[in-house]
Amino acid sequence: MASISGVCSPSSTLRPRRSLLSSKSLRRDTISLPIGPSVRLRHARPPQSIADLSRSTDGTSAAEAPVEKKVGAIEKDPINLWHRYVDWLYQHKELGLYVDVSRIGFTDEFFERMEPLLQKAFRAMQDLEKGAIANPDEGRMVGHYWLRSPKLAPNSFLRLQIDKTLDAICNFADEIISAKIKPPSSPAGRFTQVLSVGIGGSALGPQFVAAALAPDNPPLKIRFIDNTDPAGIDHQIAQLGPELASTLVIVISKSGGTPETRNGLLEVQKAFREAGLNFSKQGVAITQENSLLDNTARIEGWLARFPMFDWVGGRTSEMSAVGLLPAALQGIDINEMLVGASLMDEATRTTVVKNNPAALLALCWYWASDGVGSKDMVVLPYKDSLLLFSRYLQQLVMESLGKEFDLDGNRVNQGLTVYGNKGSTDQHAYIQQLREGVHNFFVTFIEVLRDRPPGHDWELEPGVTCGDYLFGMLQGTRSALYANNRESISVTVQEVNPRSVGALIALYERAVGIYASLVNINAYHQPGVEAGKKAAAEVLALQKRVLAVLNEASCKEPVEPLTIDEIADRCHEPEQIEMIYKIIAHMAANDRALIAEGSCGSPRSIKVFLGECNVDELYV
Ligand SMILES: O=P(O)(O)OC[C@H]1O[C@H](O)[C@H](O)[C@@H](O)[C@@H]1O
Repeated sequence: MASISGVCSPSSTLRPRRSLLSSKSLRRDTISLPIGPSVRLRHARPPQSIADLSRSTDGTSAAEAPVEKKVGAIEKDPINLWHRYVDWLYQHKELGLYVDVSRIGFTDEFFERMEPLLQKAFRAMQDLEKGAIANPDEGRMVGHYWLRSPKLAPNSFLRLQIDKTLDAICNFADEIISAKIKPPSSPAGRFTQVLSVGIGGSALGPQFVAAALAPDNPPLKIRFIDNTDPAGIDHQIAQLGPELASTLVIVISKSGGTPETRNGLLEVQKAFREAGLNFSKQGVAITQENSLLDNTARIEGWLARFPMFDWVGGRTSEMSAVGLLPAALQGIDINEMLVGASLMDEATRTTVVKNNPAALLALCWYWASDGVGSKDMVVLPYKDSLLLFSRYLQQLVMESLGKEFDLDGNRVNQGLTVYGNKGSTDQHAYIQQLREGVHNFFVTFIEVLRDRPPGHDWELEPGVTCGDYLFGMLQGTRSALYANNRESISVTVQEVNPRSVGALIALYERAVGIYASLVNINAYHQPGVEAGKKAAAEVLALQKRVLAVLNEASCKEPVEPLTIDEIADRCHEPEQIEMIYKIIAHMAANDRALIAEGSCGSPRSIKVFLGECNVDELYV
């Protein structure tokens, strides 16, 4: 039986070694770069209006300005570029992590102009880390940085909560892996699978980390239900087959009331009942204390419950129980993930912009997207195991930055679009457009220096390995894009391991926080998501009314088939007629005892009644 030692050690050992490199020695000599005279200064604040956007800083309007404003900023001389590369290269020696911003064409003037805004962002970040209400709309502290440095938590109660939870995660994972805790009726005599049920921030981190770090033969294999798609859920359960008996089901929801997650849980519980298994002996909840999920788990006597803290947002929860428990169960060294994140946190606290990799990223995002998200960020990891990084970043960046209003209540419609899969695979898909097509993006390359574990490499042609090809493809794409004025950032790590993954997560969490300050928005709420949820609930409420109306008409003697107009009328929802048609079409496609006569192609011709009426049925 695999032991957990080395995977997860007690929280008291979570003390990252001090960087060998002091912040002073991280400082590089400055080589000033010759930048073309035609360079224009960028806005040092996000433009508030289209008029503002269309005016360049020298007072000329967009119509007078050159269409391709950046051409002047793109340095093409190879020796100057090399100087720029050396001058701006950020290196974290202990983490073996580099950030290269040389292929983003920001100017010295822009840098100087951003400096005060960045200093303001650093101060905001310091306040946040000290426990300020950094999420004013929700009146919440923002404490994900404390998870990897509990000593920084603003009070001893929070510190204790973090330490206690980490210890509990380690002990539980240890007992599951070592089969001290067994499933009640599995021939395997131990848990072999994890089924994680959760969505958004309660899924994306664990999915990314599993893909990046799970060993080939983990102590427990993981699979995910992250949607309310019945076919997707059936597929996951079918894939488990008889192993359902040895599956640990972890239900993750900060709020404990997310409908998709609740549905996933109900579907899994049904599968357990049908297999004659006792769900409560195999169920684990990760949620806020006293949430609906927490109460359900407590009342039903589930195997274990772990807390989600009010001051940790879903999209920054990877280093909480949300990410750490699934990781530990797969034999991933969660202590190393925390150390990597903590080291990166330390590095990104410096107020020297050039030495702060998160500030450099935020600066580049601002430059490349004009501080208004005018260009998309394409994230291209050249490593299969990092495939899900862009999907993870999509939520972290877009849910944090995509906001209608700034902190002063001005309508700004901010954001930064993120997409990407992996290189070199994408080279055979959409890189064509990046190189030559619409110029609406900048790229972030994620480079991993170590191709494969030592001792496994071989030359598939004289002097060249398979990994050399991957390297060549990355460098070639970077050069080819740059030659066509397409800007890029490169983030390099030595290898994909728990420490570097922890560091990457921390790097982007901080970059998002800093960028949010630069553009003056609240990065820690998501008011827009509520609108979709509310509308979805209204659709389901309308469906119940439609059913009630149909039931009444179908109970008549003779049955009274109704047109869509009549149903809308009787629901007192004439304006919802299109939605009512969609509800009918969806139910008809799913054998819901509903008979629709007429042609689906001409909605007005349809007449609907229920195959069975139920005089006692209450749909509303
Ligand atoms: O963890 P939960 O409360 O179930 O929330 C899951 C997700 O739901 C929402 O839609 C939020 O926008 C996300 O930020 C969150 O991660």
